[in-house]
Amino acid sequence: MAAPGQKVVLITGCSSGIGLRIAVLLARDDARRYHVIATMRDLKRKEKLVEAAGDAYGKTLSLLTLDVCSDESVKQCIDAVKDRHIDVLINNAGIGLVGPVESISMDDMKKVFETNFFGVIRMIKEVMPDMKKRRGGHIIVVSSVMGLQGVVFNDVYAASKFAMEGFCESLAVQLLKFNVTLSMIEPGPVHTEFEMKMIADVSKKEFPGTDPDTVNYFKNVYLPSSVDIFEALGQTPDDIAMCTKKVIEARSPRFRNLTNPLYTPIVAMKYADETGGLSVHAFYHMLFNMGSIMHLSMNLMKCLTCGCLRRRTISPS
Ligand SMILES: NC(=O)C1=CN([C@@H]2O[C@H](COP(=O)(O)OP(=O)(O)OC[C@H]3O[C@@H](n4cnc5c(N)ncnc54)[C@H](OP(=O)(O)O)[C@@H]3O)[C@@H](O)[C@H]2O)C=CC1
Ligand SMILES: CC1=C(/C=C/C(C)=C/C=C/C(C)=C/C=O)C(C)(C)CCC1
Repeated sequence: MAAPGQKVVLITGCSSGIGLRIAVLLARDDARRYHVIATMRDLKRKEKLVEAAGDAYGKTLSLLTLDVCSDESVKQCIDAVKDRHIDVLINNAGIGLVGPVESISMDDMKKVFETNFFGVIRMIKEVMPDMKKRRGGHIIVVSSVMGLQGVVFNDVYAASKFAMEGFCESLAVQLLKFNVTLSMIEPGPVHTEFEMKMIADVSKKEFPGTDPDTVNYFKNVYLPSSVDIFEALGQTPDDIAMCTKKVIEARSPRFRNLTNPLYTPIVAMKYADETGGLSVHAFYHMLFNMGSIMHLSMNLMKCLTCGCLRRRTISPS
């Protein structure tokens, strides 16, 4: 149970990745300012979190079951919180989906929206009325840079995050009247199970109903570039947890929070040209004309930072 003066923070999707690291960072706060309720849909997956939380587990960290896709599970979970009092709700649970649209079943697409979009709305509907009544609270949504800028072959995932951005942009205005804050966290690529799940999922697929050219662009052009982008721009889940903690602790939290400054120019391009042509053509060029150059230059950058090239070119043989 939360001690007097502690903020109650409820987080979804804490079995791995970003949710797990946010839960641990807040529960291990030196000043013990938070009581974290870390939730996951299957408590059998709690071990990694419990181990990382160390002695905070059972003190500033407690666990509850929660599946964001189930009305019943969401209600049961929030009812189990003392007085249903949540100061900070962190909507983190989410799933990815990549591949040619033709090859993806409607059911798989709906699952992405059910989790990433309706899952967040289900949580907000359950928690927001109490926050409005209390005239206080902070709702955080882990969105994505793909909520602001689409990425080729991520059509449905990007759409689910765009939908969330539109929903939250609209809701934030009303909530301000009730002293409830809404903030978006917008990471670029982050090294978590998300990336592994995507690679594992793609390697099993046959791409039914997709023409050979598209399969070739996806497998041999997009996927290698995507791996490069993860390697070059990828952040750790701890980076995102620290950014989220700063947003919670800010006196006047920002609505949008891009976590990766390397991604800022990509998003800025969209606002620089209202016709949208600049982004579409720049992405086309980056992917189809510069893919191999990007691959080479990223490897060159890696070699320069690891020092092997410098040693080979500078040291006398
Ligand atoms: N990794 C990345 O590159 C980026 C990720 N994001 C976003 O960050 C968030 C966290 O992802 P990340 O940590 O990377 O990925 P992970 O796959 O490591 O974590 C996702 C978490 O969501 C949980 N989850 C999935 N479905 C449900 C559900 N129905 N109910 C409750 N929990 C569920 C998973 O639980 P389970 O173990 O049960 O599957 C898991 O704990 C997502 O919203 C994602 O879209 C944003 C930008 C980049
Ligand atoms: C391939 C490719 C790109 C890939 C970007 C990727 C792969 C971003 C991944 C973001 C993630 C995983 C967000 C999660 O929410 C760019 C940079 C658009 C430039 C054009 C070529």
